[in-house]
Amino acid sequence: MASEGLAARMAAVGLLGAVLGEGRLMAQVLADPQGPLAGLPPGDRARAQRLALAVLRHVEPADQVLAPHLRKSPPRLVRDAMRLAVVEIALGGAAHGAVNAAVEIVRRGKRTAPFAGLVNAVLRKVPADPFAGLPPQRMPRWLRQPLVHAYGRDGVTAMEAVQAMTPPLDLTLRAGAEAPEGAVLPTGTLRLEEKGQVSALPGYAAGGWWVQDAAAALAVGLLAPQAGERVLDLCAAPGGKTLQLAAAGAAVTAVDLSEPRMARLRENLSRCGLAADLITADALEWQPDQAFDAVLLDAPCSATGTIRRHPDLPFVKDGSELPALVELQARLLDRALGMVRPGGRVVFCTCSLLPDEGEGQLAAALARHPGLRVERVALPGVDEAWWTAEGGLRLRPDLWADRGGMDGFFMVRLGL
Ligand SMILES: C[S@@+](CC[C@H](N)C(=O)[O-])C[C@H]1O[C@@H](n2cnc3c(N)ncnc32)[C@H](O)[C@@H]1O
Repeated sequence: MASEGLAARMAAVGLLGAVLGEGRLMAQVLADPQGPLAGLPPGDRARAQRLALAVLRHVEPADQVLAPHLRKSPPRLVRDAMRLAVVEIALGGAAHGAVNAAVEIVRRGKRTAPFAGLVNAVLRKVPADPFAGLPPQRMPRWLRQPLVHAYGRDGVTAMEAVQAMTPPLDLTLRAGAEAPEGAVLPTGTLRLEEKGQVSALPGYAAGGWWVQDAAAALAVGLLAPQAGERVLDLCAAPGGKTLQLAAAGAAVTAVDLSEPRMARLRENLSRCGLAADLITADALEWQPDQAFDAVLLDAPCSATGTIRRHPDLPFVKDGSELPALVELQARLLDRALGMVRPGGRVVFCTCSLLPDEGEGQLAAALARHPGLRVERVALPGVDEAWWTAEGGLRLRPDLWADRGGMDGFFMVRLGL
C-alpha cells in the first residue's frame, strides 16, 4: 500500500536530484513542465517544494547523522531519500511515516531497490532529535571566507543559524488595506508565521498587499518618493518596489531586461490596481527622454542575502559569476546616476551579503564621481547599528533573528 504523502515525497526527492545532482536552480526546476512536479495536484506540489527546501537547509547535518551508518556512499536517490527522512524526523515529523516513505521510494527504483533493507536499517537508528548538538549548515567556502572576513566567525554562524530556519512570509501593506493576521514589524512590514497558499490569504484579490521581505521593503523608504515625482525603477521586475513606489503616488517608469519577469510585474500591478510605465529593455542601452527626480537601482547580484528563502543557491553557484556581476553593477549605477536630474537622488541596492556588491560599490562610485554625496534619512524601525560609517544600510539575515531574521541587503542613497 502506498504510504500517505508518498507522491509529494517522491517529487521532493526528484527536486533534490535536480538541484544537488544536476546543479539546477530550484526556480528553473519548478518552472520546468517536464520537471519532478509535473502532474501533481497543487497540495502535493506545495508539500514537495516545502520538503525539498527543508532538506536543502539541512543537507550537512543530515549527512553527519547518516555518515556513521554508511560504509560507502549509496546512489544519489537513496541518499536523498534518507536525507529527507532524517530532516522530517528532525523537524518533528512522525518517524515511522518518514522511514516507511524513504524505504518505499527506494524500493520503486530498479537500481535502488537493493538498498531498501539498508535504508530501513539505517533510518531506524536515527534518534528522535537527530540534529541536537550539531552546528547549522555552513555556507560554501567561496562565500563563507569573504563573509568571515567582513562579519567575523560568530556573525557568519549567526547568519547560518537563521538560514537553517523556515523563513516567515513578509507582506508590504498599503494604508488601510485588508490584510491577514500577523505581527507588524517596527519597519511596518506585516510578518506571518503560518503561510499556506498566498492567494488564499485575506485581501489578496483586493490587492492591498504584496509579498516582500522586510529588508527589501526598506529601499523605497530610503528613496522617500513623493506624490507626483517622476521616479525610475531600474531593474524593476517582478516589482515589489515598483508597487511601493506607485502606491506612494509617484509617476513610475519601470525598466527590466526580462520579459517573463516583466509579465509578473504587469500582473502584480493589475492585481493591486496600480499603474507604472513598463519598458522591457537593457538598462545599459535604454535612454530616457527626460531626467528623473529619483532612481531606484535594485541591481542584479549574487543574491546571497536570500539564501534562507533560496537554500538551493549555495549548492548551484560557485562564485564564478561574481566579477562579471560586480562590473555590471558599477556600469548600471553609472547609468542610473546619468538619468537623474541635478539635485535628484539615486538609491543603489543589492540583496547580497558580499561587501564587493555593496560597501565596495559605494566606495568605488564615490571615487568615480567626486561630487556625489551619501544621504541618510530617518527610517522608522531601523536600528542605528544597521547604518555603516559611510552612510549605507547593511542588513543581514541574523538581524531580528528572534523574529525570523530578514534578507541580507546593502542599500545606500546618493545625492547629486
Ligand atoms: C534583484 S532583481 C530586481 C528585483 C525587483 N527590483 C523587485 O523588487 O522585485 C534584478 C533584476 O535586474 C534585471 N536585469 C539584469 N540585467 C539587466 C539589465 N542590463 N537591464 C535591465 N534589467 C536587468 C533582471 O531581469 C532582474 O529582474
